[in-house]
Amino acid sequence: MHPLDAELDIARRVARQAGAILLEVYATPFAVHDKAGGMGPVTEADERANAFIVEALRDAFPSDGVVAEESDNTSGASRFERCWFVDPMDGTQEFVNRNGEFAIHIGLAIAGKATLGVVYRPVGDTLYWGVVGQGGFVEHAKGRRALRVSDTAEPSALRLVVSRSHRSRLTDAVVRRLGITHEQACGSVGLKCGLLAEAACDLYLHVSDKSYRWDNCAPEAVLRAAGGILTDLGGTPYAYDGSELQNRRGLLACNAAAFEHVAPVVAGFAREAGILR
Ligand SMILES: Nc1ncnc2c1ncn2[C@@H]1O[C@H](COP(=O)(O)O)[C@@H](OP(=O)(O)O)[C@H]1O
Ligand SMILES: [Mg+2]
Repeated sequence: MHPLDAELDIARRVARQAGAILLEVYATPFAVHDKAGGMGPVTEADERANAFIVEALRDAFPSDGVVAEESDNTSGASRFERCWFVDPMDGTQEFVNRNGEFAIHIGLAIAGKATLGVVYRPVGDTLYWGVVGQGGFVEHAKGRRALRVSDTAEPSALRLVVSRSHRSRLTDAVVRRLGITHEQACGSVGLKCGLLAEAACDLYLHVSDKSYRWDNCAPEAVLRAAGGILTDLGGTPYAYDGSELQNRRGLLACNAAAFEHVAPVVAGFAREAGILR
């Protein structure tokens, strides 16, 4: 028994059940609405899965904080030693585009650090999970495999994964400077970090200031459990202590072997672009 086994079991079960809710809506001609403040699209699926996950976590862990994308998320995560960060559907644009690249994120931060993560892709039934310091797994219908990031250190050999729907010039500049030739697109922060955690890709950049801690808490825990690193574009880790929810300085996810070569290059371009001050 590990100390967080109960949390992991419940988070995995809840993620699968929420996945069934997303698929139920996916099979209908669902409506899409734009959220206020340029926060992107939302559907009935995001809202139903959000309500289900939040209620299940509150029932199971009444003394923990819960911050979720489609809830009132000004609710003061800073008051809790343990706080769950929930994205009921990461990659809503991909759900709308019907390409299957969306995921449920359930992350647990303890003392402000991403500690446990579950990322579930309902289409294809792929579940990533991990606890920092205890390792992680990816589970398909065919079985499960331990997660371990790649050990590629040579920058030009890195396989980059980027958003399918949001492109940036900073990414182009980094690709040119490092001499990267392999690039693929995928929806969802969690699925991109999953690809790194299973060594199918090595580097991920997210350049906007429009992601939030529910986008990266579970992905960061899965990636760190697999030996990888997730920081802002300046190479500094984000705190999940409720002091701030918006990821104003973008995201950099990388295997550990290349991080020291890549991080200064990314930080230099991010500084030039005014993303870091
Ligand atoms: N340029 C941008 N503008 C708005 N939202 C962005 C963005 N880049 C990324 N995001 C957010 O980051 C998440 C992952 O995006 P992507 O799949 O393109 O990598 C999405 O979360 P949600 O789908 O949960 O809203 C999306 O809202
Ligand atoms: Mg999201």
